[in-house]
Amino acid sequence: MSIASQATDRVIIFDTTLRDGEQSPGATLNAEEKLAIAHQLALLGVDVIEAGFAVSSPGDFQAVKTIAEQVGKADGPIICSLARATRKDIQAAAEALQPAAHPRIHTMISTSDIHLQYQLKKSRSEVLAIAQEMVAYAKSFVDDVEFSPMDASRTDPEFLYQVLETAIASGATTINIPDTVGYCTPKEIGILIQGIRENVPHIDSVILSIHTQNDLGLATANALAAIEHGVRQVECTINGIGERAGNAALEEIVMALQVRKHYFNPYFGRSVNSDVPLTNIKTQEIYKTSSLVSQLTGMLIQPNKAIVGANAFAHESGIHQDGIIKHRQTYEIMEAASIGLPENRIVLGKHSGRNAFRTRLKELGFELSEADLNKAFNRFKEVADKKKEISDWDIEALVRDETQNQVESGFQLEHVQVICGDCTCPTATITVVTPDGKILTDASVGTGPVDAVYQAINHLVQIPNQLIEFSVQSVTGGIDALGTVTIRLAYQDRIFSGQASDTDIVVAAAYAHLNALNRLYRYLQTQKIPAQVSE
Ligand SMILES: CC(=O)SCCNC(=O)CCNC(=O)[C@H](O)C(C)(C)COP(=O)(O)OP(=O)(O)OC[C@H]1O[C@@H](n2cnc3c(N)ncnc32)[C@H](O)[C@@H]1OP(=O)(O)O
Ligand SMILES: CC(C)C(=O)C(=O)O
Ligand SMILES: [Mg+2]
Repeated sequence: MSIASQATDRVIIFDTTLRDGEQSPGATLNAEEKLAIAHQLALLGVDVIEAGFAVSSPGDFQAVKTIAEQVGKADGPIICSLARATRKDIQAAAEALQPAAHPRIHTMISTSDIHLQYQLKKSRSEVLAIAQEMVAYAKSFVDDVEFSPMDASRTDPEFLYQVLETAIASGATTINIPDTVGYCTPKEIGILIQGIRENVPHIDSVILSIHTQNDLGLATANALAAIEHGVRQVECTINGIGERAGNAALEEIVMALQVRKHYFNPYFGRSVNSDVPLTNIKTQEIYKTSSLVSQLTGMLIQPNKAIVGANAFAHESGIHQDGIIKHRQTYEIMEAASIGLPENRIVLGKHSGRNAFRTRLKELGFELSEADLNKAFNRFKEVADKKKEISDWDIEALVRDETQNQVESGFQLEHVQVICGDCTCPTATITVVTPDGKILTDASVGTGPVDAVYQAINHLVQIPNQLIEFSVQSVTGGIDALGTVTIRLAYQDRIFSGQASDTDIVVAAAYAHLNALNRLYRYLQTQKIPAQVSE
């Protein structure tokens, strides 16, 4: 059964974290990281995973193929690849998607005059012919074909209707309307969708989809407005990452549909009070997915980010706290538990044992192997010696450090020591173990302690790189808080990120730098470029 005939009584969640999300400057993911995110997206319950743009690089082709093989099972989500409206792109998408039980080719071509004139240098009639031919070509490989008229919101409506009619006649099963440059307001999106529904023959035989960008901060509002006007698929990303200012955030769309279901129900022909969810998303997996994506892309989440920001469920002011204590709903429209953040029932500290630690991890959604659990527990005890109370945020940072942040092969940090002060030249002494087991030590001076650490590690590891971003985020409040350091390094035209947490931010910086360098080291290995190690 095609998806068009399945699901118009709910919203199909099309996740494009691994395609548009990965277009966020600096958020490049390798195939292994993409696979880890795809597995988590499947657990989250997304209907479609846009796994990449197969033709764009051999690495992305492989990532789409591996996700198709390992996540695109019969009972799993649809796996999709983007393709320009060219034979080469469509062939690459079809080949990479071959192992998927439910493959989808998403082909697109610009339709606005500004894109036609300056980018494609083609006439309207040429674009119309290309759309017709390429949708039919995609259809020769798979049943499920999505078509996007790029820059739809700035396209002459009459021409847009014509292109969409042609795409449907050629076999498209989903028609996606992109507000490519994030230009529309919610009211305009409503008018655009209504116009399409009223003027495109057979539009009701396909799934109508919306793709919003966040240039004016309106991506979520625009997507919700489109839903009110009959759209039944939303394209979105975890944490709203994506090209420029990003895309509509999955967690915002899903929680808006969940928390305000009584408002949205009538748009789905349901009775106002129906409690049947409007998406298939397991909302309790949202927080974990958000953390994983932030971790692997190196894109930090702003504390006041809706749904998943550190402050989203925090109450600071007395009047609010008083209200919450008396009756939670005075200042909360949803519970932290609904996105997978449990209430803090057991206080963990230096006297806690493995059982309490394991139980808390389970509640936070982490299932660790015995070996990973032991590593994380040892780190927990070290931190508990320095910090009075360990919060869920601390535990999560530690576990991510011990499991997701560690790049298996590469250099290991053995020792870091820093001397600094107002009358001293900041000096770092670093010891690392090389991939082939040599123990190397070096000392360097820098403009500050972090710079000294950076110089000393670079001197030992000898991999050319440029530090383009260094940021520190406090995991919780207080003087004894864990700090998470994010580092981004550039090597030629590629960017590699690393993250680490510690109560000492200089130590966290050393680990984060080495984690980023290890990603770069592995990349050099795949390119067969030798890394020189100082003797
Ligand atoms: C709105 C969006 O998010 S669209 C998706 C954007 N994502 C990306 O671009 C990421 C991946 N992209 C890439 O890796 C590369 O751009 C590639 C592999 C796709 C193409 O690389 P190149 O062949 O070197 O082309 P380049 O990127 O310089 O220019 C794009 C070309 O595609 C053409 N093009 C753009 N969109 C389309 C389309 N939908 N259908 C057909 N051709 C298109 C452009 O006109 C240009 O052609 P030209 O070189 O004849 O002028
Ligand atoms: C490829 C399309 C859907 C896109 O990302 C956009 O137009 O923003
Ligand atoms: Mg986009």
